[in-house]
Amino acid sequence: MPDVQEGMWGGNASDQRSNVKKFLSVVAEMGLPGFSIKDLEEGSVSSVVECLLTLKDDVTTGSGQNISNNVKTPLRRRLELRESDGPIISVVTPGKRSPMEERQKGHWDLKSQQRNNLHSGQKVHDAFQLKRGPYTDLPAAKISEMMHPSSLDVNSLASDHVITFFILISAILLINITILYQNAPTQSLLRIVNGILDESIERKRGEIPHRVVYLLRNVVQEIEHRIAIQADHIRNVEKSKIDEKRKLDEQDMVRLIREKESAENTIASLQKEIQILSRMHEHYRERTETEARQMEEHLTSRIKEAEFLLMQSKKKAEEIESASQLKSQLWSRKANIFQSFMDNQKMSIKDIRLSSQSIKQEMFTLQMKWRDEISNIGHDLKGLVDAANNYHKVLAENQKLFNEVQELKGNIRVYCRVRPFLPGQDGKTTTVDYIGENGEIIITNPFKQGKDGCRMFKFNKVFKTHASQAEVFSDIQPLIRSVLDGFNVCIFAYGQTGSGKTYTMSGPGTSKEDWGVNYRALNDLFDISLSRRNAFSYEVEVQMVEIYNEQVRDLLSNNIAQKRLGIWSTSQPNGLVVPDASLHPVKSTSDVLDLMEIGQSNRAVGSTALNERSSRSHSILTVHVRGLDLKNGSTSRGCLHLIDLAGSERVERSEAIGERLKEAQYINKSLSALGDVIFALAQKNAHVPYRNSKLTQVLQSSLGGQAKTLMFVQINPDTESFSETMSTLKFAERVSGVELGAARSNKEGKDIKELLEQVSYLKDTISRKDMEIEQLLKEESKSPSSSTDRNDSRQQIRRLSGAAGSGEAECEDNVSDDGCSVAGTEYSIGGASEAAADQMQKTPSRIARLFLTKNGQPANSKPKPRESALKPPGRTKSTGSQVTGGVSSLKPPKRR
Ligand SMILES: Nc1ncnc2c1ncn2[C@@H]1O[C@H](COP(=O)(O)OP(=O)(O)OP(=O)(O)O)[C@@H](O)[C@H]1O
Repeated sequence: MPDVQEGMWGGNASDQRSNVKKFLSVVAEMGLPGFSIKDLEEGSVSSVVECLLTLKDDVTTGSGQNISNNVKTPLRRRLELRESDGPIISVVTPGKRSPMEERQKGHWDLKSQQRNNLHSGQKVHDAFQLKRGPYTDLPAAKISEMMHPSSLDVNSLASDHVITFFILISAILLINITILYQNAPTQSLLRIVNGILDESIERKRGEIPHRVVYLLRNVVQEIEHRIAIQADHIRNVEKSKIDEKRKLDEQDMVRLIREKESAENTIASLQKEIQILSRMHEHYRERTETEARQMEEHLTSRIKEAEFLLMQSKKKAEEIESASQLKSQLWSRKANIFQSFMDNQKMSIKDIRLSSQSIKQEMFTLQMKWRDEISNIGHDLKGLVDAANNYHKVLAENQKLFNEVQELKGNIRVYCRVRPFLPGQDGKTTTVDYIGENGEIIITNPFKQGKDGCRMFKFNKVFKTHASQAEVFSDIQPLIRSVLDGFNVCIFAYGQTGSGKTYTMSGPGTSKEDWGVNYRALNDLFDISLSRRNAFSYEVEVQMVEIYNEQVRDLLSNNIAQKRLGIWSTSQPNGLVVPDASLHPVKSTSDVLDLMEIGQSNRAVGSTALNERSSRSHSILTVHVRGLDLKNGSTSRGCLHLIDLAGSERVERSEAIGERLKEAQYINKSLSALGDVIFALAQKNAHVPYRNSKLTQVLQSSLGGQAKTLMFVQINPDTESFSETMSTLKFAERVSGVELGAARSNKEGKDIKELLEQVSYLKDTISRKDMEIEQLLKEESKSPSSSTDRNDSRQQIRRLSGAAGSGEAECEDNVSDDGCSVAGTEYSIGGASEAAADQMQKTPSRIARLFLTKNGQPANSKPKPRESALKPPGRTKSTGSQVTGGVSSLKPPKRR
């Protein structure tokens, strides 16, 4: 309580503290009981009061005034006590008494003389004597009563200083008491002090210096003032403490209520958990008991089983033991027999050794003979290889020349392309059994086993599934170029829905690798015209129409819905079959790309069960090229038709109904009209039914005229499409047999005679080359040979040359191991490479097996006469696929 102490000491606390210290030292010098400053600060007044009373007694007796001899001061009493305990002298030597003791002694002597004098102040003295004990326990009222001025004998006060001091000490004591008992009546206490002061002043009137009185009054006033402040302060502090305590109590109450609630909740949840846990425990216990019971039963049964097995195994062991004994007896018997057998064998081995020596001798002589023979065969083989090399060269040229002859004859070229399985169709089986290098393709019927299950077709070229767009185009590139030379060229794609017609003609995307025939052809036209710009000037114009439900529509017109276009039965002088269709001049490939994009977007498409985006119309892109020879001023006019036909599938397979059914019917009608036209052309009929459909009308100049025509026959390898594939290939086979007549260039000033001369020249060359091959074969047959291999090689060459020469090689019905046959089908392997022939020899594929008899010999080992090859190229009946074999000269003739 530093503030309380500050209040207690008031003013300059250190001065006051030093005064008290001085007082205490004086008291100590006087040999009186003192007190500590701490006692004052802590409010422990008992020691202070005792000190003061002792001092008062001492002073009173010392002054000798009105002191009764009977009154015993504490000092006196103490001395008396000492005396009663024994004479002081016995404790302290008389000569050696300290000044203090001397003084005390003097005091005691004096006191003893006055011992019996009674004084009026005895009352107060006794009162204090009685109450000297625990003052702290006294109530403030009692103290005040005791210290009332009426009950105090102020006459006994000896000196002014002592009185002053006593008053001061009393004041301090009172303050302390007041602080200690905060409810003490402060005013009455002060009145006590003031009373004491007044009385002292009255009695000592004129003796107490006025300034002391003044000082004392000030001190008392100051104390009064401070006590009042202190009391207020204490009251406030107490009040705030009480408020604070109340608040804290309230908070504690709220907190305790909350804690109680949460504890109750926790108890409730814990009770729930305990219930759940006890239920779980119960359940677990029950389950464990059941499991234990089951386990026990199981183990009991297993023990029984084990016991049973043990019994059985014991029995078996016994049986085995007896059996092994029997066997060992048997084995010992056998060992004896074997020993005798071994002896016999040794004897016979000796004989064999003798005979093997003689055989070795014979073998050696035979080996010598064979070595001679093999060296002879080597020589023969070398000759054969040379002959075969020459033969293949001749065959390649033969093929080339044959193509030229075909071109001159005007046969429609047929290229077959097999679509790969699309993503997600990996597990499907294919109908395509074999694709040859020279245009052969064998289709297997998935529903028929044996020889009737295979069918072979032969076209100008068959592209395998992985053939790229560029690869496909490279084969038709020369055809495109001839457009710039004034020829009419027609390329069309035929096949069932989803077989890849649009893929081949337009391509799957706009990137350069994806470009189909259309883009590549036009790109090529521009490239060539650019390279010829010094000699020729070309103008290229494009038309794009579609035939939808037997109506011709312009795909490049702004308003295709309204305009229905007519077809001119005979081509216009400018080569336009559909003159009303818009004609767009183009200068670069990008112009063409833009136009085609418009055309493709205008094309009628729909989804069928077979293709999500099926072309429901025939699209015809026509490129008109006009060339001007800058040297001689002659002009040429070429026309390129690029046709993407609509799908040729059966109506029921495409599950078409409503509008789709109508479209499919129109498509099928126009395609069958195309078939009729082709059939009539192949038969060289006088009447060709061009007018049966719009498609045939548009294609009239390309099919019947002197155009170069190429058909892409597209097939889907899926077994589900087998019947469509077969009908498509049969149609293509008929198309390949059609001769359109020699293509003619639309050039002014050129004579057909020149071309006919070329044909007769080529025929001569073919005859000459055939004779050369014949000669080679004769030479080869004369060469000596004894081994079977040589025979086989010769027969193979004969067979190859026979097939190539005759252009046909029939497969015997009963030849192949798996019964595969192409009965009634003519086919050719003309132009087969040496590698292919080797391959066929090593691992006979189905096509190779077609040429082998049952005993592995070639089916057609005898060379066929070459008449067919020497025959002037004429019409081939469409009883089978077109023969592409032929013999050519080593030096290809120039066409013009
Ligand atoms: N050679 C190929 N390589 C990869 N995918 C091909 C090939 N040919 C066709 N396809 C794919 O097969 C699907 C069908 O092809 P496309 O649309 O060209 O057939 P279509 O014969 O034009 O059909 P439609 O007659 O219905 O128009 C397409 O997804 C196409 O990308």
